[in-house]
Amino acid sequence: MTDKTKATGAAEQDRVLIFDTTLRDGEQSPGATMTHDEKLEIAEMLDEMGVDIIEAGFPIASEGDFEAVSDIARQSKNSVICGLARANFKDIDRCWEAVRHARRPRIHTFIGTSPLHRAIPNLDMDQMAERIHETVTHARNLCDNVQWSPMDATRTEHDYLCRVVEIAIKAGATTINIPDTVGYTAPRESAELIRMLLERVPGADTITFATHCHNDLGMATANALAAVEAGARQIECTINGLGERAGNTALEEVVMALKVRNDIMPYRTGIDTTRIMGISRRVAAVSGFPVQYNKAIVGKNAFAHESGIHQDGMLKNAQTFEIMRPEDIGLSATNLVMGKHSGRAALRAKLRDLGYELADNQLNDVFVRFKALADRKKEVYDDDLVALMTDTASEGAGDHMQVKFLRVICGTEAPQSADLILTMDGTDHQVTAQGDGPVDATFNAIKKLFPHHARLALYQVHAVTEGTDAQATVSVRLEEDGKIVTGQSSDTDTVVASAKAYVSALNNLIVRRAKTKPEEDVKSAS
Ligand SMILES: CC(=O)SCCNC(=O)CCNC(=O)[C@H](O)C(C)(C)COP(=O)(O)OP(=O)(O)OC[C@H]1O[C@@H](n2cnc3c(N)ncnc32)[C@H](O)[C@@H]1OP(=O)(O)O
Ligand SMILES: CC(C)C(=O)C(=O)O
Ligand SMILES: [Mg+2]
Repeated sequence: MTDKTKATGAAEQDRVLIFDTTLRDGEQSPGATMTHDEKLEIAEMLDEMGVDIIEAGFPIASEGDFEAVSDIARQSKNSVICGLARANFKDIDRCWEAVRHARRPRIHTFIGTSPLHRAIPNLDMDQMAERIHETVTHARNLCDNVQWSPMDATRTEHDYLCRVVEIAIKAGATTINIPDTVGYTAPRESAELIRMLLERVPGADTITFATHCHNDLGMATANALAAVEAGARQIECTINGLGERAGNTALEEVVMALKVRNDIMPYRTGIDTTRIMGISRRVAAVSGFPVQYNKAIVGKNAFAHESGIHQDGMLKNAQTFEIMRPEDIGLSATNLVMGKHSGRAALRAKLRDLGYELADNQLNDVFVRFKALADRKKEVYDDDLVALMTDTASEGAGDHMQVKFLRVICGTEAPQSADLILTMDGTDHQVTAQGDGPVDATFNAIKKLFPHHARLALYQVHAVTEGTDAQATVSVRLEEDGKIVTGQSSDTDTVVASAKAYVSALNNLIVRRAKTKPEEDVKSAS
């Protein structure tokens, strides 16, 4: 065993563990809050795609986070389920309470070790070392899988970093994560830091080193890969690079880099890369953070070729301008053009390519919606179908309200007005309302029929495809008593999509109220 490979403590020295923190660090992006059900759904997708460790949340942060981590732990099949905890017994106990339901639980505890971060809890070097010893020991007494992180490791004095890492290992940490908390390091330095720890810290060969990078200078992927080359065997990352400020290392980037350049980076992950596109789309939808067009691997343009020389090359040999196959990340392998003349067989094949496996009755339902959309649009693109599937998933059979009719008068003359019919528990209710713009008028109409105090925390529109007949996908997020619910809908009419998204969020709010106040009449609580 070489010095370089000692760090994994694993039987297979070329295996790199993928630790996904979309649900913890990713969710820390301002505005990226996900609902309980969305977190469970994303966790299931992560588990199924072969993520080794899922950081499901920060259990002490809120009741909602605690419940999400507990439920993800309960539903987990293969992945290790991890929760975050500060360096105190209360956080660690709460974390254990949540993760202990998992088949394979992990406690992740951390404290800032750089001079700037040591000043926050006002601990000197010795006091902090003692705190690390006590808290890691406590965590290890609860759980045999403990990860410890010296936050802001890349700005911590090397001698002190070696000292505290050694303490954490002696106290029983099984993974030592080296975070570049503020995205400050560069690839060579990232590698040297791991190499330095491997060489200097007694016991370093008995644990796994992890790398956790942020993208403030656009180097998160490069820094993570450099750390792996130096001996780290766990990469911490998020889907679409979601995360604090400029984000975290993107899972799809490191995984595909290791796959495509295995000749110079001979390391393996356990990820089924064909699931990348599906989860990328879903995380973008539930977080409300669309993926930029030119994003590596999962951007809309990542496999698009418009210029003549590129198109010519692609037609002669795709490898001229593509270093990976679209199918490898789960992009459509078939070239079926979908439109009003397409049938069920083509729709089923197309949806299968997009990651949706449908039973016959589901296919029939989606087919009706697809035809309705195709009547309004010349061509139905992959993204239109994904939007359609997202709509179908967000509409429940037991929904309290549905939009039946909407007509909006808008233009240069204010105020704008909306005529609306909502079907509420089977009965139609009609109302007219005015507002500052068509969407405001529509939302006011909905509010007249279903008065409530939930705060509109997010209203976001994006065009699914190009062209003036493009569908708009609208996301609405409502907040009531600290609980968050979302709604989403797509339509070629932006105002109709907005109305449906708002109503969908309200339907979810009613369900949420019923869960938290089972004894009350949830309608009169509005
Ligand atoms: C780099 C990272 O990603 S770290 C993770 C960051 N994520 C989050 O903060 C999201 C979740 N956080 C929260 O919900 C809240 O901050 C809570 C519930 C954890 C704490 O809330 P509050 O008790 O109100 O504390 P507040 O957020 O104002 O301040 C943080 C406190 O934690 C302390 N603290 C911060 N990190 C640590 C740590 N690793 N170990 C021990 N204490 C810590 C701070 O010193 C401060 O305590 P003080 O007020 O006694 O000085
Ligand atoms: C909690 C730690 C690992 C973190 O997210 C960071 O330092 O960026
Ligand atoms: Mg982080």
